[in-house]
Amino acid sequence: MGSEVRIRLDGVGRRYGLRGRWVLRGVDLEVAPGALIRIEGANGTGKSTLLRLLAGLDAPTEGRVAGRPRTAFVPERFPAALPFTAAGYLTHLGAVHGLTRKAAARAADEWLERFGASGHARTPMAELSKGGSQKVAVAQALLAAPELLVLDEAWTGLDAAAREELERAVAERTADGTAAVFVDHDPRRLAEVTDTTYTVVDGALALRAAAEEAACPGRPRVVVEARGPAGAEPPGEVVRLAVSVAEAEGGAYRFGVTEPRSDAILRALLGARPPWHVVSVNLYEAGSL
Ligand SMILES: Nc1ncnc2c1ncn2[C@@H]1O[C@H](COP(=O)(O)OP(=O)(O)OP(=O)(O)O)[C@@H](O)[C@H]1O
Repeated sequence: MGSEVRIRLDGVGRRYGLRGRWVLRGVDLEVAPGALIRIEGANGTGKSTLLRLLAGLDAPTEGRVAGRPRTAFVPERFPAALPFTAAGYLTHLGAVHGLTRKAAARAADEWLERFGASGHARTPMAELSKGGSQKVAVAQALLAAPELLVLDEAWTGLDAAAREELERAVAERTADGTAAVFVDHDPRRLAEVTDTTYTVVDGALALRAAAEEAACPGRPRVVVEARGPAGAEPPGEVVRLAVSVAEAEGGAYRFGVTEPRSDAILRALLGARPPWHVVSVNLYEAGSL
């Protein structure tokens, strides 16, 4: 099922408007067949921008995108106001992807059933709930049997069963050679099967090594909650040391870090200019995060 077509970003930069700030700059990234890549970063750092470039829905301002595997994309917000029923839309797309109408209709039913949405098959897209239309968004991407799957917060709005099903489907596909790149606010999402995590920081991608990632679930984790000056993004050094970065209430951030690095992350927070205020430091046992 997998292909050898791999996508590569070479020195990619993107800014919006002639004098806009660079959202991304000098990004190099290669996505191999079967790779499962997580992209994380604080709000507004450019995660969706990067995913749209990977999906081919946007073009870089500078640099280039080489290779174009057959790509499917689940956007953060799916345009639900389409003149189709859920099953009609999926059947139509299946046909666009080269299936016969009969095979497309069968695939549409199968995916709707897998996501617990059979009851919505005849519902016009415009009348679907947020969760219902998200299920169709996910089904349309999987039905396309893509070589590259790009998922931007695809789990948001799905019920627990559908969230699990989507994790299963992505893990199955990547085991089968499909590459997948995803953004999700839940640090546990696909944590056990993710090959590489990149954090978008200052417009660039900071790599978190797979070995370190794999070593983390079995180890105690220190979670540092800290607050910076209003609107400030976490210092780059802190993001590089952290295993997970999540926004907390009131503009604070929660940084997960392996125990041996906890002193270094505190030093980086307190030594930032201007310094960050450390709200709390807690030790969690493996699996409790
Ligand atoms: N079409 C656009 N026109 C102008 N500015 C844009 C556009 N799309 C994104 N931006 C800006 O680019 C920056 C990065 O946005 P992007 O949506 O890629 O970030 P993100 O990391 O996905 O954010 P979030 O976590 O909030 O979804 C933001 O400052 C945003 O305002």
